[in-house]
Amino acid sequence: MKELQVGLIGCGAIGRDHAQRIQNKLQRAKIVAVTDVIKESAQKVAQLCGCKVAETAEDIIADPKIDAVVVTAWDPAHKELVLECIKHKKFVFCEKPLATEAKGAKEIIKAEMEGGQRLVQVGFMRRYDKGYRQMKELIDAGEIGAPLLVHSAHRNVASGQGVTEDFMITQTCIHEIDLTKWLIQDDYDSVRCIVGRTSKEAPEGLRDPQMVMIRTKSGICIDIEVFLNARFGYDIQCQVVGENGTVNLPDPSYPPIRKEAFKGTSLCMDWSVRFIEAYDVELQEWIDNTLEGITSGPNSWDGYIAALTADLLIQSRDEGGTEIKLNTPERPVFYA
Ligand SMILES: NC(=O)C1=CN([C@@H]2O[C@H](COP(=O)(O)OP(=O)(O)OC[C@H]3O[C@@H](n4cnc5c(N)ncnc54)[C@H](O)[C@@H]3O)[C@@H](O)[C@H]2O)C=CC1
Ligand SMILES: O=C1[C@H](O)[C@H](O)[C@@H](O)[C@H](O)[C@H]1O
Repeated sequence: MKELQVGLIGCGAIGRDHAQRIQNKLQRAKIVAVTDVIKESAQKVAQLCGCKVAETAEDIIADPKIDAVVVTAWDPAHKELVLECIKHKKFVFCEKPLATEAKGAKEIIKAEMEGGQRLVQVGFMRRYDKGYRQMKELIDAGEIGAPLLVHSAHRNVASGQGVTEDFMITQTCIHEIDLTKWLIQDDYDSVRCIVGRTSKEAPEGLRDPQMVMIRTKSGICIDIEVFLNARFGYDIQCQVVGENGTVNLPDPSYPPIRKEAFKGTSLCMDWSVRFIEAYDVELQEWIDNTLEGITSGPNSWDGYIAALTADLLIQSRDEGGTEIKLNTPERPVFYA
């Protein structure tokens, strides 16, 4: 059975996780080379995976012995790396976001369509999460009637230094921007982003939380709380309100404990734990499809629409929270 020879670019937090996941857990693929602009990071992951360190990303992408590429570099590097993969006709799994702005994603779409073959999968892994899939099944089956409202919260424990207000939308909220469209199967019509009182836990100069509101073409109203310094846990919430009822994203389950007059459960504190199965499912599907020479799952068009939505949310926030129409272009047949 052929084994997919994978090169990985970006050996930070998720690059290390994905490299080990592919090497030690998933089937029919192996990591043969890794690289990072910080050589020590690449060396650490190469040691963990028993593979070589490539000098540059180009060395990985141009290597004829490498079938496919995983991009886990930081957001601003995604566009150029994906374009290079398309130039070399290499299948590529690019962690979200596809690009930090819509114009970058459009360049990718242009290159992919000119090349005549879909090569890109975007790492919107919430679509592979069991809880979200259970929600979608119930909604699609009409269990709660027509969706009317969606309430979401994306809460991190701490943002760390260097995170910007734009990153809160393009890197963090981008999950809900992609996921919600997929969950309720409706396109976006207009967007708003407002900021109110900032938590004292936020770093100086970062207005946190931010509040996103999106109205869909059929009038469904979506609100998304993006709160990077929630402190109490890594807390992802989603509730869809329909005409006949509601459905919630199940919380991860931990055993309830009772001690010293206390009863309760612990909370998840980290994204890598909260969605560990979803990462496995999305990457195994990517491996299987790539071995067949096909792509499925979130593609460059999904990455573009998410980036376009994020651009307009940032514009709305910077204009004081105005409602901005999102004239979503028709999805090309190439990306059907
Ligand atoms: N799907 C998900 O739930 C998650 C996705 N991510 C995404 O994964 C990417 C990486 O995130 P983290 O691992 O948290 O960041 P990180 O900062 O820990 O790692 C990024 C690594 O990429 C390297 N790098 C940056 N530019 C590069 C280039 N041009 N060539 C080679 N290496 C380069 C950096 O030196 C760093 O080691 C981001 O795009 C982020 O949005 C991150 C966490 C979770
Ligand atoms: O993709 C991710 C993670 O899934 C976290 O939820 C976010 O908070 C983080 O910013 C982002 O990189």
